[in-house]
Amino acid sequence: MSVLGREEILKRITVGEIILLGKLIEILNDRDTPKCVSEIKDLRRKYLKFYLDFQNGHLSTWKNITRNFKELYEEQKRILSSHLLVSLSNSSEITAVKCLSWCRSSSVVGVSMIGSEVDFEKCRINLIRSIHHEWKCYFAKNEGNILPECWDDDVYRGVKDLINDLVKNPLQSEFPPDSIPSNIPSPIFLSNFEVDNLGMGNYDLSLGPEVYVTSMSQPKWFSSVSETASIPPGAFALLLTNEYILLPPDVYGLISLRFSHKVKGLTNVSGFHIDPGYCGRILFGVYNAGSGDVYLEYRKPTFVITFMDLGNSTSKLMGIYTKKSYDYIPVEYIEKLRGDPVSLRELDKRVKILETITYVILASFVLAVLMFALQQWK
Ligand SMILES: Nc1ccn([C@H]2C[C@H](O)[C@@H](COP(=O)(O)OP(=O)(O)OP(=O)(O)O)O2)c(=O)n1
Repeated sequence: MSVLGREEILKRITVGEIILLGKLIEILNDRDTPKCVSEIKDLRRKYLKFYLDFQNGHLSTWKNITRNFKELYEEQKRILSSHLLVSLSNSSEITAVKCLSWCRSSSVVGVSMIGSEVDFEKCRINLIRSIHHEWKCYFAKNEGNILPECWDDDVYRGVKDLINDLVKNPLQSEFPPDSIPSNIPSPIFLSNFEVDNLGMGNYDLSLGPEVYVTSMSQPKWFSSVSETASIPPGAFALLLTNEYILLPPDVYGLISLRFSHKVKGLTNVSGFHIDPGYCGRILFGVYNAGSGDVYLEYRKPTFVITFMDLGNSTSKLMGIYTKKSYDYIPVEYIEKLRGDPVSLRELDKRVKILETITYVILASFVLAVLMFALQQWK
């Protein structure tokens, strides 16, 4: 098991983006939408070229790599958003209308963004979910009847097929065979990806659209980027990531809070790992053990994830996680947690008040006894 470095993470994210574009092309082709498809195919070709250059070491510096990736990602945003937005103003543009209605048909909850960004990220989340759905069906179908010697072929076929169909085949049809790497890593899917949030061996995840602090009666939904939520001392809070994540079977995630929040007294009490195959937002339970309010800002890097490459064959026995995942904060968690904060500081204050009351009563009692004794003596 080894930690994925930033280059390896970005390569896997790139493979993920290529797969997402391939899926979109498949869906739009089904719907007979050639104009939209030709632009997206063109973009995919640029992503494939970027992947080859990156993998073959032709992009010399990290700055160069990230600049190239950012340009592609921005272009992707622009192309998809413009197709989606055109449909709003031009109803005769059947391509965009279909594209938009498909993207909007989802039940993605908790996306609190504006205009084109909503459609762009919704579209990506939908695609990520459809891939996850395929994997789940694949693994469910194969569960229980896989021979140990077939792990590699069977358990991984769902992912391998995806890589072969949507990455290797387009690479082979567009680029010289000797430039194509023999081993393409499995993809990491992340919505709202920001290349600047990549660390040397981790990725900073941002605060999502919904926050629940135990002192509140209802969860808070952010509506604009600069909004904050405060967690008072002694309060417990549930926080969601802005990113929607899907991990492949050979990648395991370790999650934590960023040090800049920990140092204020915020502690992560909700568990520390993301299973291969997990698909959703990540839900954090945190406790403010510090002495002051901790402020968290919507869509600002708040958490951190480290990706572990499971790599070897024994780890492949793990399969993928197929149980619950989070789109929003579950109501039952809110009901269980609601209540007043109990902080050490608050308790200290209350003990001090009790001490003062006790001293006053004691002093009054001693004074009364003294006065009584004085009267008797007279
Ligand atoms: N802070 C966390 C910890 C975990 N998870 C997600 C990712 C994990 O892959 C999944 C399951 O984690 P656990 O196995 O620790 O959780 P449970 O044991 O409660 O769930 P299950 O019974 O589904 O395994 O939940 C999350 O969103 N936020």
